[in-house]
Amino acid sequence: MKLENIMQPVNTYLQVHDTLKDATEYMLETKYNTIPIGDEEGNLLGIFTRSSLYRMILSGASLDSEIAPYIIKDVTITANDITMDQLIHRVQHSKVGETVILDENGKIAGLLTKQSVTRAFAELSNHLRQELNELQSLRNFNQLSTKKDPINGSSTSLYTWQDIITRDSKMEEIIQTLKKISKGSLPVLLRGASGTGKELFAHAIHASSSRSNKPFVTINCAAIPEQLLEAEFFGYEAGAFTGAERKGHAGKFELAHGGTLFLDEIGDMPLNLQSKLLRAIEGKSFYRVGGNQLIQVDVRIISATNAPLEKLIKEKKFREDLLYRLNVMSVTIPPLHERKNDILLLANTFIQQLNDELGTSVAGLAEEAAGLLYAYDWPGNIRELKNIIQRGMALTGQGQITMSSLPDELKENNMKRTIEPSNEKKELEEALIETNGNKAKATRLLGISRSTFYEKMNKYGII
Ligand SMILES: Nc1ncnc2c1ncn2[C@@H]1O[C@H](COP(=O)(O)OP(=O)(O)OP(=O)(O)O)[C@@H](O)[C@H]1O
Repeated sequence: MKLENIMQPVNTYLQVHDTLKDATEYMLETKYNTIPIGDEEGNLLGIFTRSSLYRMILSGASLDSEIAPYIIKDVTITANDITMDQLIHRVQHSKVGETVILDENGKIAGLLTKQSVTRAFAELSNHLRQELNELQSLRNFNQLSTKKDPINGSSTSLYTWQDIITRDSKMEEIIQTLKKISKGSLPVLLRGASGTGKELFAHAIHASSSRSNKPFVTINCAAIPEQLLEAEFFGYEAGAFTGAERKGHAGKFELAHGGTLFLDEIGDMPLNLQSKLLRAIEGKSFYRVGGNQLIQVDVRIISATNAPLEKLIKEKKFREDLLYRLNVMSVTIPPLHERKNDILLLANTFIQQLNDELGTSVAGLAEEAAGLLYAYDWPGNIRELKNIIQRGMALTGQGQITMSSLPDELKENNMKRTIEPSNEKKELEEALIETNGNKAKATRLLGISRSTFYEKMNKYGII
């Protein structure tokens, strides 16, 4: 197992003069707990961790304050030739849970997260299980299996439909539709804002398909530099370009053979690669970079984007014929502010799930805190909600999360809160469902006065 296959590649990092705002955006976007800090040439100068972020926020630092004083300079770096035992030890004992990996030139290359190591082990056990199965069938039937899946370097799905928490009717409809088509091999395009759960859906579709015991391989088209993307997709032959491995390398398409290839952030794919991808999908075959042997594959494509593809097509940045290939089945996952009844359900589920991981014993949300979460617009969707709950839990430790453990932007948002007239009826009804019909609680949840609440109930004839 190679380190570069396990680590999460990092192509942006922060610099010492960056601010608390930059760090918050980085963490919300990447989901990592650690930000590498580098100089202009990409040499590692230190790290900035999620707990430093919380410390800055608690000390009342403004969003424009520089992160420099909170950078941890004494960081250990995992060398590229680490053994598996050393790797397990390093990840288990790392205080922040993530380790920076440098490339052979000593520049920041990626992060090793606990999640990526767990994934790699799941993949390894999948591989071993497959080998065992093959040995078993050899013994039973005394005949060689003629087809062997190239699962080295591929992964397996980590989530199923059960992991998707919702009680929103539109979400339930989407899940039912996707469950029906997940069995076959139709391509699926998942659309929706960042953090709405597109990746979770992709995993669940694969896990409930007939390909579930075959690889689930992800490519994030936005995270890989353009010049490396083609080799990442299609692999390369020995000596295809400077620095290429002597033996050549299989690409993600090949690794996903028999299974599913998940193309995340498809809107960021460069045009010339879009044409090659289209050809590979249509012909179910491709050539490695620098290769002349046609490689046949059977791969289901699931893609995801929050980009306005139709607009990109008009601007000639996305191929229309590729969109038709990808969106045979297309769903848009609604943002969290359109499914308000999921907010507290998700928040409480995260609290239960995260207590173990964080070593806390948080019992739930105090009523005013729940009101704040409910009223907020959640531009970062479920990812942002999960981060805020995590932060609130870390600050609370035990008992209920109160307003004081929630970030200021939620409170500021609440002060400005007025209900949009077009949403009024829906919001009233949803708040009543959320509170099991308790009008006093619903009033507090909506953050409006009692008289306004009753006035609006009358207006819409809600009893
Ligand atoms: N319905 C849900 N139930 C439980 N967890 C969820 C749900 N939706 C999203 N999450 C969690 O929220 C986080 C963000 O989800 P995910 O990465 O799937 O979003 P995304 O739409 O793919 O985001 P991006 O477009 O930024 O890649 C993940 O931790 C995921 O597990």
